[in-house]
Amino acid sequence: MGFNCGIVGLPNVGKSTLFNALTKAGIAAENFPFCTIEPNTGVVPMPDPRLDALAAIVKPERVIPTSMEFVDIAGLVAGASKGEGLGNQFLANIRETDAIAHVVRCFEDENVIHVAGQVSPLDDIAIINTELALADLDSVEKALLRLTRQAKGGDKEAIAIKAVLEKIKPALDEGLPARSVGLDADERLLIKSFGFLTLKPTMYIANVAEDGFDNNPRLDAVRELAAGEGAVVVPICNKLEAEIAELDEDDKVAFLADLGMDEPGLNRVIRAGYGLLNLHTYFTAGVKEVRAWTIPVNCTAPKAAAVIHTDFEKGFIRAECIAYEDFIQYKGEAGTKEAGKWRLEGKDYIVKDGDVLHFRFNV
Ligand SMILES: Nc1ncnc2c1ncn2[C@@H]1O[C@H](COP(=O)(O)OP(=O)(O)OP(=O)(O)O)[C@@H](O)[C@H]1O
Ligand SMILES: [Mg+2]
Repeated sequence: MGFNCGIVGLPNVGKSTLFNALTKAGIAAENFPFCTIEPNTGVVPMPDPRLDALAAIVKPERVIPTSMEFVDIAGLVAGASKGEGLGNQFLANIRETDAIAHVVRCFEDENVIHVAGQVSPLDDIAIINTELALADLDSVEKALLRLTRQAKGGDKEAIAIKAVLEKIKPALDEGLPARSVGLDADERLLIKSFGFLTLKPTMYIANVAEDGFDNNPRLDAVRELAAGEGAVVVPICNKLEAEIAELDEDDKVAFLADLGMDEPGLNRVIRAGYGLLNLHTYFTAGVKEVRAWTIPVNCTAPKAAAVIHTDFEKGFIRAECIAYEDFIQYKGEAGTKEAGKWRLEGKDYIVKDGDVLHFRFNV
């Protein structure tokens, strides 16, 4: 299903360190601005303890998690929208992502160069948001020239699109994201093909020092700004996460326990990315495999089936459905049936997070 989340931010704030930890890909993360040139894409498994609980009951041959893609993008500098730094290339890379994880440096370390010479999260965020807004403004202005002509000729669609662009333009003019305008679903659909950067769902990753989770005014500042935008903040120490990711499983458990953590902080990043995209999970649980599948929230059973195979959607008859909690409580399908918790659902059924499904279909 390829949903992806682009990792964006100023140079040298810890984007590749986060990406490496996420993918353990071991690509270059050095104390050197512009270390990343080509975007790197990594498929990251979704941590979901429910899979293990299902597997403990079903005892399948294999267990397959669902995944999300993260893209490590080169650092952005002021002026990128005018071609500074790796400007245009960088912006094109972001345009291709579904959501943005904006990494903000909230750690002090004189050995790590900051492009502006000092660590100031709000200034950093403003630089990035301004560049993204300017890039969108550029697209809006170009499109408006064309649409104005077409609108004069009475083209209904052009008139409708033009109206939406004119609605977001004043915000962009002020360096504010288009998502601050509050477009409705129809308006968003009309301008979807532009791939506006500042319409993408965005979260802030506050990259803190190991001891920077509490009493950190920089983190507080990011939280306050994000609250105003209705955006999620994930505080994390990317450097520590990269170290944790290098450990083998046994050492990892011990090391996390030492730190008083029950899972890597990365899991919060992955889950937040998933949430940002409005995705959730259903399961299939057979003796061959127990598997998690990603679907958009509010997805019907046939659409959910299509994620496995388009034939499942085309030939959809019914979905056999067990809620996750019931599956666990009654220890599998047989127990659930006895308890009267096993259901048959039709084509209008909206699949819920955690549903254990088996599709009946014919082709
Ligand atoms: N939480 C942290 N505390 C201390 N140092 C960190 C932290 N996170 C990252 N670093 C260090 O910051 C430096 C830059 O990290 P990284 O290469 O990940 O940045 P980047 O954002 O990918 O830069 P570029 O835009 O140049 O690709 C590295 O030396 C890394 O170890
Ligand atoms: Mg990098």
